[in-house]
Amino acid sequence: MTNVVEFNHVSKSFKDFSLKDVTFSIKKGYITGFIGSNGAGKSTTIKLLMNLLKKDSGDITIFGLDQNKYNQEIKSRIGFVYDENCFYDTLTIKELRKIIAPMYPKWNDDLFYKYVDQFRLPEKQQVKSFSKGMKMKLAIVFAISHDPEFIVMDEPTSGLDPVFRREILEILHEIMLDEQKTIFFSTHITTDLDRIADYITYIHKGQILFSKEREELLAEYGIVKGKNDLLDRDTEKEFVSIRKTGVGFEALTSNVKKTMNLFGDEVLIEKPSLEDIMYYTDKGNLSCTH
Ligand SMILES: Nc1ncnc2c1ncn2[C@@H]1O[C@H](COP(=O)(O)OP(=O)(O)OP(=O)(O)O)[C@@H](O)[C@H]1O
Repeated sequence: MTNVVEFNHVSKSFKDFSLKDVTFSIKKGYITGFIGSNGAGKSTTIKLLMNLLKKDSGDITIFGLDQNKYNQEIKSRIGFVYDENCFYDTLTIKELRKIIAPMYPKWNDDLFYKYVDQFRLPEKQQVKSFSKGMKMKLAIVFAISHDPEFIVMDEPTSGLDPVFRREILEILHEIMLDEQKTIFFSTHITTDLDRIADYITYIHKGQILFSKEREELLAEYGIVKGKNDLLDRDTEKEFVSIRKTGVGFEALTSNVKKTMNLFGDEVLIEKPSLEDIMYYTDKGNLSCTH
């Protein structure tokens, strides 16, 4: 399987935060969701990927090309949407198109007007009158109308209502019908990922905890419920983290098979949601594994 992106031992330090030895890849032809709590390092990773920020060490290759040597070529093959997208908002869509389209050799007007239509965006209205959701749709339309092979988005669905979010996910799904395309996007809305993500990359305090196929992840992890007297110093180590209540405990295991062997019928094991995995992993203090 080809990788569109490879991060190899990438580090970046700010005064109060570091991305540490970040190693992961993004598979061609799939949607990868990038999750992690506030301040975990998602935007920083995306800025490094887009070469908007200089790494301290490590390598990043995109389309198999060195990020610095082939910066221009790489950028022309990526559609990028980020949360601070700013347009000259006194302009209309038509006027913006006149400025943006010539920047891309592979600009596709048919595609552009198809998406403008599909998202029901008014062409003759100043962008400053658009709602937040309409502005995000417009950013996506501009990012995908030069037919990029790889689409990178920093929280494209944040702050949008379920109807807007669903429409955006549908467009992403439609784009993925072309098996040569790849999408990487960060989000806090794990239910969006339940809908469309093939792979999940999880960052926690500047470290990648895992980058895995979603199905594989959901098969390996489990929510375990049992009586508190099953817990002692040794058995507690088996869990990512544990929540104890008056009636028993609920915990996350990252190895369902091992937990079943250990506790047998004494516990109940349920399928976790991505949100469960995020919640318990953030709560616990897992060491870094790739
Ligand atoms: N230019 C910078 N200078 C100093 N610190 C920075 C800079 N950019 C980011 N940081 C810090 O790095 C940490 C990670 O920020 P980042 O924006 O990557 O997190 P995030 O996972 O995208 O968070 P959120 O989900 O809240 O958007 C934060 O503590 C932030 O304050």
